Amino acid sequence: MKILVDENMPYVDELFGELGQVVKVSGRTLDAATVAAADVLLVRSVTKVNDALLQANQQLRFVGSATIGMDHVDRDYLASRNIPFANAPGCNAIAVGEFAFIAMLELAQRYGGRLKDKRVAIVGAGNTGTALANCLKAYGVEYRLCDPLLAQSGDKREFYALDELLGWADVISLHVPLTREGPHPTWYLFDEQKLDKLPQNAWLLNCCRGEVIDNRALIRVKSRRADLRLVLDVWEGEPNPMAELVLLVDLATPHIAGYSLEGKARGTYMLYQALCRELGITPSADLNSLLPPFHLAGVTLSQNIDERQLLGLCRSVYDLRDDDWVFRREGLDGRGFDNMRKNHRHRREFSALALAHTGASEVDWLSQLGFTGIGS
Ligand SMILES: NC(=O)C1=CN([C@@H]2O[C@H](COP(=O)(O)OP(=O)(O)OC[C@H]3O[C@@H](n4cnc5c(N)ncnc54)[C@H](O)[C@@H]3O)[C@@H](O)[C@H]2O)C=CC1
Ligand SMILES: O=C(O)C(=O)[C@H](O)COP(=O)(O)O
Repeated sequence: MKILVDENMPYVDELFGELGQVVKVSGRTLDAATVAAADVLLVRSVTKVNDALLQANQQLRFVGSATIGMDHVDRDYLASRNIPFANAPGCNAIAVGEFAFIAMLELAQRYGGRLKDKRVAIVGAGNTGTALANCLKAYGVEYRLCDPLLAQSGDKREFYALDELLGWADVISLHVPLTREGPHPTWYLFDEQKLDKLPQNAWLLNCCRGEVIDNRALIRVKSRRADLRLVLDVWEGEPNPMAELVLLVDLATPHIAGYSLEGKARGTYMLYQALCRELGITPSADLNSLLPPFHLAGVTLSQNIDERQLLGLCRSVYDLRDDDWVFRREGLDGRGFDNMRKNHRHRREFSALALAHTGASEVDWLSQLGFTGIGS
């Protein structure tokens, strides 16, 4: 069985090697000729899976995307061909939540004040939005959720309308899928009119899809609103972000908010489980055995920590500033953007760092934030 796999997926040999011949390909340049003889196709977000890509293949048994987002997959077409499909819902949600949380701590450090004193609006309360909410709740930051679909679906959490939150929040973090249809489409959800409603000194973070914000409108609004602070991990026109916008952004990264080693490994593993189900095989590989030990054996806290010290602890797991620095110098063209993503030194999640405490008493919140060892 020929299994075609995006070269940016970790652990594919360990997980799929026993199921068939694993062939690694560039996801961004994958074409119909290359796919023609595949029995299984495993992609990431940079591959458009549609009729043009698959028309020459008549034996495809399974398509998987090791991502949460599915806007790059024509699922109606796959259904019309009776080709089973699986994505990896929630695989890198914790990574995205921690990325947004760290970015907020960085902005607070950079501009004074404390994240703890901010009011955060989370737009999209699914896996990634909830992961951020969990971080904010652990640290005691006030937040409110906007998710009209969940609000209508019987989710018992409290939800607010977006316009209401734009009059309440200091920070707005976007965690929605990119949709163009349905009752609440998210394509250009933040157009110029919405951007103009952002409160004074607001922080706007986008870790979901670039087109949820009209990037040209954002350039215009930011150019007249120096008070706004921006964190963008996703961009219109990827892998070619608007260089003019990057210059206006406080923290800029090349679509790597979900790039924890745990998150990418979970994505591959979830497709392995889905393919095993499709083939009627019992999965034999174990995900945790694939992950290497964290480079830090552990950290001992001798006293309770303040926000500056919390940021230092988070930076020991992932220093977002590194990716921002490299991105501004190497990531602004298509090749640089993709190279940064392909060669990204996988960061870990908070759970990789074990904390011990001697003098610290208020430590449970660090455990709730995701660090291990403390109080657990
Ligand atoms: N930057 C990165 O590396 C990553 C980006 N993503 C992106 O983030 C998106 C969200 O991921 P998850 O939270 O895991 O998806 P999810 O499907 O678990 O949650 C998305 C939530 O957005 C809500 N929603 C949809 N339209 C909305 C609207 N107009 N207003 C408010 N809420 C709305 C849905 O009801 C749902 O609860 C993904 O679809 C993907 O595009 C996901 C992982 C990594
Ligand atoms: O899971 C998603 O959705 C994402 O946005 C991933 O972070 C995309 O990563 P790649 O598939 O582009 O490597």
